[in-house]
Amino acid sequence: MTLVVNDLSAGYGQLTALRNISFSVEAGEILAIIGANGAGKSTLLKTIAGQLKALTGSVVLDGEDVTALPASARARRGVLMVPEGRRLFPSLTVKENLQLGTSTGRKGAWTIETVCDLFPLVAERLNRTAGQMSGGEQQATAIARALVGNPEVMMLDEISLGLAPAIVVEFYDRLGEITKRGTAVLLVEQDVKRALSVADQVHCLLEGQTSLAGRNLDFAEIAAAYFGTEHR
Ligand SMILES: Nc1ncnc2c1ncn2[C@@H]1O[C@H](COP(=O)(O)OP(=O)(O)OP(=O)(O)O)[C@@H](O)[C@H]1O
Repeated sequence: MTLVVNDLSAGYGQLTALRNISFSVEAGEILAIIGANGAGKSTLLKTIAGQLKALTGSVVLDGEDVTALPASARARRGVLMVPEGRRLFPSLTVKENLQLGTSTGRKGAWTIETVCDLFPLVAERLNRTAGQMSGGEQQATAIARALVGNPEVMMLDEISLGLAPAIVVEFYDRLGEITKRGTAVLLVEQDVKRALSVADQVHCLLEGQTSLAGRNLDFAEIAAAYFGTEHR
């Protein structure tokens, strides 16, 4: 599997929030997308997922140009997002939320049973109403809901936000289990050091544009790209 993003731009009304972004990711890789508030990270994920229309450029999955496809058709091809704020159905149980995740119709390693092995937090609460759970339990459920769709590309938008550090460490520990089955992960994370600890490649955004991208970058370089300052 290869995901190629080529010259992608997107925005909201008059505002172009993302300009001319290009990268490619292979199966099992983690790409960290880094940038300050408002840099365009969520906009990039939403455009890849098909929730926002591309103004220029393309999203190509395994040689197929999916740019014109709606989000539902991209999900059936394995492009799945864990959105910021989780967006679970609060009045449904955890199990019902997971069942909705299987609606991609994609078969693979991940089932309700295997995601429960990965996240004991979820396993113990299958019959709880999602809205009654803690932030960490909800986030685990949101990740599990994407996983049961057996993604080729899983996009995680700030999964650490507002969670206890111990829970965040647990999520990051699980990423290896996910990528080793071939899923590529696009990771938006405010904690740059944490993102770098797992990333194979990094893409820094500054005001909607690429300020730095590549592999094996050093932290000082990335910090400069993040803040838009000169790197010496
Ligand atoms: N629904 C929207 N309508 C109008 N403008 C929006 C909308 N969502 C985001 N924007 C604007 O687009 C730009 C990029 O926002 P985006 O949410 O992609 O940034 P981000 O890097 O994900 O930041 P954050 O860390 O704050 O989520 C910002 O200027 C933001 O104000």
